[in-house]
Amino acid sequence: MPHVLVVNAGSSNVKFAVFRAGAALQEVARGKVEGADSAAAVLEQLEERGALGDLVGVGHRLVHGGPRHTAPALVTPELVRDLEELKALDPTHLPAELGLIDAVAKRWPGVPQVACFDTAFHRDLPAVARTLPIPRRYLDQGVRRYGFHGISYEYLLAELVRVAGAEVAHGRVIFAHLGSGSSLAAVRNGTCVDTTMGFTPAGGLVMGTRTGDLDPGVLVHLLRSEGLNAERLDTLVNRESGLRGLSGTSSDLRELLTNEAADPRAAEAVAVYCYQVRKWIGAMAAALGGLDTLVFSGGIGENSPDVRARICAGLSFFGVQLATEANAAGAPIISSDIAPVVVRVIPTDEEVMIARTVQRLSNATPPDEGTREWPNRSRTPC
Ligand SMILES: Nc1ncnc2c1ncn2[C@@H]1O[C@H](COP(=O)(O)OP(=O)(O)O)[C@@H](O)[C@H]1O
Ligand SMILES: CC(=O)OP(=O)(O)O
Ligand SMILES: [Mg+2]
Repeated sequence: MPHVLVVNAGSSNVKFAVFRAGAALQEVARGKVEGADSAAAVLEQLEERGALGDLVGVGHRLVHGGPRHTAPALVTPELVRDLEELKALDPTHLPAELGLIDAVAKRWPGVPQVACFDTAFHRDLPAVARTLPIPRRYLDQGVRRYGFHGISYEYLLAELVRVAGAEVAHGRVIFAHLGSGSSLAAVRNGTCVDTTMGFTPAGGLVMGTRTGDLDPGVLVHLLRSEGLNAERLDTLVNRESGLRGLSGTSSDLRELLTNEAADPRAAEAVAVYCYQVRKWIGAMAAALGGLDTLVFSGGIGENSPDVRARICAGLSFFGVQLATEANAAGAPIISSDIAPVVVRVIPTDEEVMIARTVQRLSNATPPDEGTREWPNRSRTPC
């Protein structure tokens, strides 16, 4: 049976999933491991157990596509070379993701791999949202807002169409992907008009270990006062800050919620997180000229009624009013019946979105049952 494997290397773990290819993708296996090396080992185990069936395609999440890669693409040696050059833009994700592409190419040579870019969803950001106010020569070099979590947003938009209809999905929508990395996307007529992350996934909201937006003067101050080099600064803003830096104990929001009664620093970290999400929802609503639908997703957005309530608490002035019981139950709609803004919880699924893309790009449903050959094999797979 033809199967598609999906590998999603995030900042805090690697998720993988196996689907039986076909008109309706059927999930066969799914899991999560810490680190890219463990992921390679798990994939081998899956094959040994026969769980990969006849592997006809592998899809990868690539967080950054840079200025040139604005649509999913078959992985070729040229693409890999290009992405190698982008590594410095996202040291938190890209090196591990490219390592996994290489591991798959070595383990299953000839099986096509597809790269799906988080940045692609944001490719049509208006110039005012995309442009960073630095000298023009840097804009020409591709220094701009890219935006991330796009695979998740694409899935959520498709889900919103499915559960609420195209009219709702094409209204003024804010998607809140709140996980280890957190961001918001402001979407109107199915197109992203602004998003909180910027040139790299370190921007925007405060996150598990990342600062989010920070006065650039802070970085200048640290460079001067502590003589930090680029490597050290990168570790500081990407791995030691955010909830971890504020609490001094953990980047895991659930753990901080458990500890907040006893630990004022944990309480402050949670308060800063909720405040920032609320503040940025206001900014995204302004970018949209109002708000019809707010969608919570990601590990935090899907699972924490408490955090959703704290975020929404200050937003009644523009029509966000939660229904306490529906929110506590994590119902699909958690807003009150009379509130102008409909607030929803939609579980995201980056893996299924990637598998769909693999099928679409490669017609992974083989024309003849039993053949591994795909129709569009003219380009050399990696
Ligand atoms: N029940 C919960 N309550 C609060 N936070 C939760 C809950 N479940 C998961 N989380 C938080 O979700 C975050 C991880 O989100 P997730 O989307 O799985 O991350 P990743 O970006 O690694 O995919 C962690 O901060 C975790 O504590
Ligand atoms: C883009 C990003 O931050 O991804 P993750 O949340 O998986 O770390
Ligand atoms: Mg994630």
